[in-house]
Amino acid sequence: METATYRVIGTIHSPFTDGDTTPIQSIFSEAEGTIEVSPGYADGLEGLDGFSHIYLLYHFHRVNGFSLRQRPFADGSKERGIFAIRHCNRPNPIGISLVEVIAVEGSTVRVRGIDVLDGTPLLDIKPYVRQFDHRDTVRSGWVDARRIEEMKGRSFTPEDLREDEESSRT
Ligand SMILES: C[S@@+](CC[C@H](N)C(=O)[O-])C[C@H]1O[C@@H](n2cnc3c(N)ncnc32)[C@H](O)[C@@H]1O
Repeated sequence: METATYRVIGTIHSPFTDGDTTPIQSIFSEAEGTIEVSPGYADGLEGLDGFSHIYLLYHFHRVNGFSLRQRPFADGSKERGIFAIRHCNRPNPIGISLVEVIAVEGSTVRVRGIDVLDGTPLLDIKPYVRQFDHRDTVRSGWVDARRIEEMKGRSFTPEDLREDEESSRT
């Protein structure tokens, strides 16, 4: 099977050390984080201070395995295909977050709206470009049936999942 390897270009620091209490998406997070870009890649930050928002691409380093069907955190009513949701247990555990830039200071980028664990390995940074990335008319599958207020918290907890597993065994 074909594989690809990537360079880790830095580390994402956040206030979160427990996955169960980390925001499920950056849109629901006011938390600030710092992106420490490794010295060998810091020159690539030139010009980034002109952008209000950036995409962070990173490795979900604390996941164990994957499943092609998962219940999304934002709607635990039903399992859905992993490529139709944003769950971290994916064949390639790559995450993406759109965050606001507070400041670029040397090899450090301070951001707001972080939804990842402290110490997450950074794979890439890309600027959010309204002219490239914005679409006026979109469909968002199962998410369209959910109200934004309902999705701020997790719709189920790890404890709920354990209870479901136990009851399906009995
Ligand atoms: C649902 S994922 C979505 C993240 C990202 N915005 C995306 O769409 O790819 C967010 C959750 O992933 C988990 N998570 C965050 N950082 C992680 C890491 N480094 N390793 C494992 N799980 C992580 C936390 O439970 C967090 O609430």
